[in-house]
Amino acid sequence: MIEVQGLTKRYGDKTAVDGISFTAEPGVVTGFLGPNGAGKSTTMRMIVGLDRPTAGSATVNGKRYADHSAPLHEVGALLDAKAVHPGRSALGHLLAMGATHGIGRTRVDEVIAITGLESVAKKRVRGFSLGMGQRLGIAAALLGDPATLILDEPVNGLDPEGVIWVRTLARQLAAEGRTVFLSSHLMSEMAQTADHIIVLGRGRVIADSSVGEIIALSSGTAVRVRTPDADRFASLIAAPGVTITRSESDLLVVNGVPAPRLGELASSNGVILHELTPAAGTLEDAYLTLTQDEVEYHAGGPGAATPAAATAAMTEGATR
Ligand SMILES: Nc1ncnc2c1ncn2[C@@H]1O[C@H](COP(=O)(O)OP(=O)(O)OP(=O)(O)O)[C@@H](O)[C@H]1O
Repeated sequence: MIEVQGLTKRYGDKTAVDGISFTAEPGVVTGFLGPNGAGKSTTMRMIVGLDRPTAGSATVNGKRYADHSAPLHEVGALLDAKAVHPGRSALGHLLAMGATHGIGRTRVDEVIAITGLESVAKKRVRGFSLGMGQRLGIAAALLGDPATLILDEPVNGLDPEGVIWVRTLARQLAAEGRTVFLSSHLMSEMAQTADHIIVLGRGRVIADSSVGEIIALSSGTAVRVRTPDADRFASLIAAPGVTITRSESDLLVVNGVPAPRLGELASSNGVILHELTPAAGTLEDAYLTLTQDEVEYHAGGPGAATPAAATAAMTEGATR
């Protein structure tokens, strides 16, 4: 279990993490999402004692990381896959790490097998691809058979097979009762891997809910209406607080009027409907909606994170 209370990190004038509190529970995959610069890595670094909090606390299994006498058995972390001496082999790196905790060759061979590194175990890390480096980082995190795993962007650099492998491993580790806390930029990946999601924006927690709740809260109000009478229906329902996006001549995406009310309005005005669907948003839509004001580095132009872009994405997703 990871417990974070009022955690804050300032670098000079810059507040990277701003008084956040959350819990990552055992038996659950907790996803940690946020735009670039939101403070995810800084938070993870503070949890494992690599950065000192300006205020607040972070504990793993009830104690600060530094207070654990055998931390590798409590928490395994992959924070920077490149933080390995390039002249060492994967085997040498894992043996050296294991030696700090009395972990021997048998366990090292096990984690090499779990992560599929057998064929390159004796090669120098210098020649590793990003994906092989990620696998080695995960092997190191698993070495002490810890109850808690912290993985920063674990699928970064992995091919599709590797992505599925990380997803399956994360789910399996949680099913064994471990706490699995992982960050990712890939919303679709999180939707398939995580049970619970914490969204960070500019150093603050902006959502802390199950995947389903996040989608429902952020994007559950849009309704797709397909009608040959789109012009007339749009003018009938236009009102303050109602937004109507029209992406095809006969398709309206309506926010601000529930689907039953739209059906009643169509019926009482003799408008023929070919479709009336409350649009189930995707996690991607929800994330864009949640973080639209929290992005530190905005991409300009079409597709920037705006509510319109989120609605457009939903419309597009639903028509495909
Ligand atoms: N050592 C540092 N000195 C000064 N500012 C820092 C330092 N480390 C991080 N920051 C700043 O703190 C903020 C949070 O950074 P952090 O790396 O934690 O974000 P992140 O959510 O992990 O982003 P990314 O997904 O891009 O890695 C950023 O604005 C970053 O520039």
